[in-house]
Amino acid sequence: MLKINEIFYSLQGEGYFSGVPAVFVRFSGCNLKCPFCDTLHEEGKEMSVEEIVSVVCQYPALHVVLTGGEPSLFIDSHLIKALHDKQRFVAIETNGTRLVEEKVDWITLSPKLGQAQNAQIQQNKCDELKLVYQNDEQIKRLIKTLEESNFTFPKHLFLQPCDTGISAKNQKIIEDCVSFCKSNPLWRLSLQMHKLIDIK
Ligand SMILES: C[S@@+](CC[C@H](N)C(=O)[O-])C[C@H]1O[C@@H](n2cnc3c(N)ncnc32)[C@H](O)[C@@H]1O
Ligand SMILES: Nc1nc2[nH]cc(C(=O)O)c2c(=O)[nH]1
Ligand code: SF4
Ligand SMILES: [Mg+2]
Repeated sequence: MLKINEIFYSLQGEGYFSGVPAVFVRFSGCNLKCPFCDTLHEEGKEMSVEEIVSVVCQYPALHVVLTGGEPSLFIDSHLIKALHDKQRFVAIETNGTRLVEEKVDWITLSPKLGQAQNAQIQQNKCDELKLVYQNDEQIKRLIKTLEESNFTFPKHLFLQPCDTGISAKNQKIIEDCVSFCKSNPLWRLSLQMHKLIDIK
């Protein structure tokens, strides 16, 4: 059984697949406590793989996003195979502290700084890197940490302004993030589109 916080149908609001209709499977629980985390994920109900797949298949989209919480702590090959058997494209949003060994179709990696010794980044490759931008100093440190490890940078590099919930502060973060992208053009902006248009 897997502890699931919610399963919902929306558009992918972030990163490479922004705008693509997708079914989100949100796992409950995480090994990090990012101060800026925008998700309440602690509550959940136990569901079998068959139940999860049955809810996912109520929606017409083939794109599925496993998120959380931290899905890499909980996924298993049975779930991935069951989704593949239904022709689903399986993407995962992960903080990278546990290696994703299952054969998923797309890994979105969003590592965080200042992780505890037992929560270091294990995932050293991915399809897209999506870093939460707080300020220049933080983002440069995060990128440097990745450069100094045996991390392979993917083709798709996104900076996502940290949503603080305070509009004036967000505006400054967005402006700084835009400046960073203009100075470092390998990076592009990922706005959390779903928040801008007030959908889930
Ligand atoms: C809620 S997390 C769940 C998946 C995984 N635990 C992770 O952090 O990648 C989903 C995405 O939202 C991003 N995120 C979380 N809080 C955010 C915030 N306040 N502003 C912008 N992005 C945020 C994360 O970095 C991650 O890319
Ligand atoms: N629309 C929408 N797109 C998303 N992309 C990643 C999300 C997440 O919370 O992992 C998310 C989310 O919560 N909603
Ligand atoms: S790793 Fe992801 S889910 Fe966990 S606290 Fe950080 S942003 Fe939230
Ligand atoms: Mg979200």
